[in-house]
Amino acid sequence: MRLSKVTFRYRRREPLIIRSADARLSPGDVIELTGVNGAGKSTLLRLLAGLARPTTGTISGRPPVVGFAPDRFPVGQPFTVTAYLRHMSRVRGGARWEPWAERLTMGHLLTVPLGELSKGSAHKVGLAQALMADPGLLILDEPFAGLDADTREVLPSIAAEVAAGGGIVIASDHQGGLRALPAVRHWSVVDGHLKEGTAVEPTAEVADRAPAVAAVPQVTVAVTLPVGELQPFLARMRGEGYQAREIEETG
Ligand SMILES: Nc1ncnc2c1ncn2[C@@H]1O[C@H](COP(=O)(O)OP(=O)(O)OP(=O)(O)O)[C@@H](O)[C@H]1O
Repeated sequence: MRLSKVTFRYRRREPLIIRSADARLSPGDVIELTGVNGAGKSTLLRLLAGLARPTTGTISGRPPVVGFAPDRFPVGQPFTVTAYLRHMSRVRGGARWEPWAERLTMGHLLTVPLGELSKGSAHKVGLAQALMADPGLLILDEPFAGLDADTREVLPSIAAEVAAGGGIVIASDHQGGLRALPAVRHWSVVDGHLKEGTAVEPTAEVADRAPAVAAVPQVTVAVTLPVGELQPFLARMRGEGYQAREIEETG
């Protein structure tokens, strides 16, 4: 996927919000997007998702299936959570939402009308609808905001799995929630310009949670599993902060 000389303004004669964005995204990329409030992160994510069109410039090579979890999930719809997810499943050609509801610990929310959800719970519904279609491009706008601890912990593994399956993941995030993942790219929007920085060091909080970097004795274990499960397994382990690599293929 490629962004070439992308600019964007909301209305004619208003200033450009995105003044220049050039970038390439490859399958398996995980990108953390930062910038001060109002810098244009959500705007850039909506452009990437195809929900807004560049004023000038082009975005090409977008994967056919896009999952977009907005920062504010629109709750003003007359559905319960289950009815909404079933509806989205039909729109997505019968995608399975139930495993995501379980993984995001949404069991207690299923009969609740969307309009009565708390902010964090509504956010989970937004994540479930973004994930259910097995997206080739997963876009998460402030995904950690308002989430409970269990879901915060599981989200990096989910992002790593999508990337290991060849998807692109991009998340605006001030909290460094994805920084424990290997090879996270870091983008920022500064004065309307998209800049790419080098990999960011894990924050102290993330480093504390990563067992592999703790100054304690380490142990290496062997795990044998079907070849086809290797990449998701490695991604899950790395997502949880462990060092994990393939040693040999047998049989
Ligand atoms: N629908 C809109 N119409 C006009 N201007 C808008 C619209 N949405 C956002 N803007 C403006 O575009 C600029 C960038 O907003 P955007 O929401 O993309 O920033 P952000 O970096 O995501 O901010 P935050 O960190 O606060 O979420 C802001 O000046 C905002 O006021």
